[in-house]
Amino acid sequence: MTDLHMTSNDAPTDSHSGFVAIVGKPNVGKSTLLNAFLNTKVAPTSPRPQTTRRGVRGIHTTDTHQIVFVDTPGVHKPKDALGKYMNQEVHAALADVDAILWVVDLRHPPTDEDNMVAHQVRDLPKPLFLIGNKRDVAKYPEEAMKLYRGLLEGRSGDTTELTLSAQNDTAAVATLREQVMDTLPESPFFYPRGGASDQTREMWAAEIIREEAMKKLRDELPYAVATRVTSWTEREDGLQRIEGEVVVEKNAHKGMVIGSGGKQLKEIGQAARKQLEIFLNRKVYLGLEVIVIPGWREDEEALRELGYE
Ligand SMILES: Nc1nc2c(ncn2[C@@H]2O[C@H](COP(=O)(O)OP(=O)(O)OP(=O)(O)O)[C@@H](O)[C@H]2O)c(=O)[nH]1
Repeated sequence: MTDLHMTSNDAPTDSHSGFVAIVGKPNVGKSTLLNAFLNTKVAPTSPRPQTTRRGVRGIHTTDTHQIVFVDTPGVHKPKDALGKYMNQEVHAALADVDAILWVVDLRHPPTDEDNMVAHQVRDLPKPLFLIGNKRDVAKYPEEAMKLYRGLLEGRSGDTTELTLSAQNDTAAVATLREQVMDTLPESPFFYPRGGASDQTREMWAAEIIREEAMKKLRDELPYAVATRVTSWTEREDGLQRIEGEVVVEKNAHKGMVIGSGGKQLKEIGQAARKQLEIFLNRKVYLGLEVIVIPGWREDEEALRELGYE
């Protein structure tokens, strides 16, 4: 089933492609840097199945390279067992990317939170970029950088250092992006380039909703969920209104998808909406309903209706 919504891979044979995380404590300029990296609007085409591992925040594609910027949970000081668990999650997420960009604020010396991030990234054997941001307003950028560098002492992997202003320094951001691309492994693109796709936008959106549903329901209902988009309207104020259905096989499954008080369906909807907004580059309203089509997986007509031809 996962293959049904795959689009052809249109990357050149010698392409390089990979996942990159931007980490750092709050307010250092991670989002500003990400926005500065992304000069391309991503057309609504379907991701390849591998990309379900986590939220994609944006993609930069050239003729030969593709950087997929991904979300990682925030790093913070563990106050309790939950905090500790969250930091383990960060560690697992970072272990799964191809390169890490650690952003620090050059206006200030490192804090405990920076130390936490350093601790998370120091021993990972993958390309690391230490990015001193807000150089335009830093009084002692070199001194600050020295202190941040010190937090990585003893690291054995590749570290690239640079200082810049994510907000104003277009040339430095472009150079950094080139450097990041140079570290990516040889691999086909994870997302098709541009708009080349044989999918309709409804099929594409349905697949994103299905991926988010599968992530949330992984342990409960593997493979018994299909999705379809029933309405797609662009409002005059720019809002994209999408209505969709999550299809299950049995009445008993309906409640499992909806969750207590509708919580689970709401979470699926929110996660899918975020992805849709990134790709469509506009605000999205997503309405989801759960419906039952008994035994849809065995029913050819139902399969056709759900787009599995
Ligand atoms: N002067 C200056 N300000 C910057 C620069 N980069 C980011 N900022 C500002 O720093 C503030 C925080 O930037 P964000 O990009 O939201 O930081 P963030 O790390 O994504 O923050 P969280 O989402 O809280 O983790 C914003 O007010 C930005 O405008 C820079 O290069 N120079």
